[in-house]
Amino acid sequence: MSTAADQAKLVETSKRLAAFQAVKDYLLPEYTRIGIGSGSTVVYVVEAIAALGPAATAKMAFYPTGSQSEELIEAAGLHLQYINKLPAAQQLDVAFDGADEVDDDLNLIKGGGACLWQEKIVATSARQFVCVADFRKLSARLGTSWTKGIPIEVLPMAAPRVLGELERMGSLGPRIRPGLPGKAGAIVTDNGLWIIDAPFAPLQLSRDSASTRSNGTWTVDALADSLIKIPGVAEIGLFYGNNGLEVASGAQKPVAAYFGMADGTVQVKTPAAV
Ligand SMILES: O=C(CO)[C@H](O)[C@H](O)COP(=O)(O)O
Repeated sequence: MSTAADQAKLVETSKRLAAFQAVKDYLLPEYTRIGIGSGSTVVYVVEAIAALGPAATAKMAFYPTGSQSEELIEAAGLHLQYINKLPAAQQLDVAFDGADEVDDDLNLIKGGGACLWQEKIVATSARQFVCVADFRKLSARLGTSWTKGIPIEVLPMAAPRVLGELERMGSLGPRIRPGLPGKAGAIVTDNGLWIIDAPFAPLQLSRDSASTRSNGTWTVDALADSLIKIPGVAEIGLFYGNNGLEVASGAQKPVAAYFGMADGTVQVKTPAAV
């Protein structure tokens, strides 16, 4: 009989498998600039990189997406650098990050850890953005298994008006994310902003429908394009692509998504294969 502890162990093993495989496939020895995302799966990405040893990583600089990954990089003895020091003409060679849900077209929900704005900047600063996750994150359509809502980073003074607009758009009970247990008030991001979690009915892929919204159901692209235009919204936790950059450098969508599976294998999804 499988206990909750067994399940938790399986999830951790799956995350680790995905992370080690992604690093093996995408961290080439000649790379010098690497983005490191946030969350519990990325911990294993850093473990895999550190396991390569100082000789392999000596010339590499690591760019975090927030305070958590900054600490991870430093604790692993890797060279920390900041994205605001990256000249506009340069790109990261690769960036690794987790996701809360991944759909059939490699659109992502991110921001479960409240780092989505910096995560999007780092991912789109990379020639190759690689997603690492466990089997629970694999979904045909966003909003199927991750039902807490799409994380949206907002200016605190605009939060009530953003909530109203989200309801008008059909969000089912959007709410301001509370702080950690024992802490009163809203969670505050690394940018001093708040997060609203906005649940929507599972989102269609653009190829599902000619219409951007039918029967109250949005396509990922149409919803994302509308959310980002709400005054007071700083950034949204949909990583998507409708701009022709889906598989190119600077895209929000990953070039590959690695999933550690419950059977001990790693499933790799790439744009060509979806
Ligand atoms: O977007 C994120 C943080 O803002 C994380 O990448 C996402 O929440 C996945 O986290 P985990 O690897 O812990 O499941």
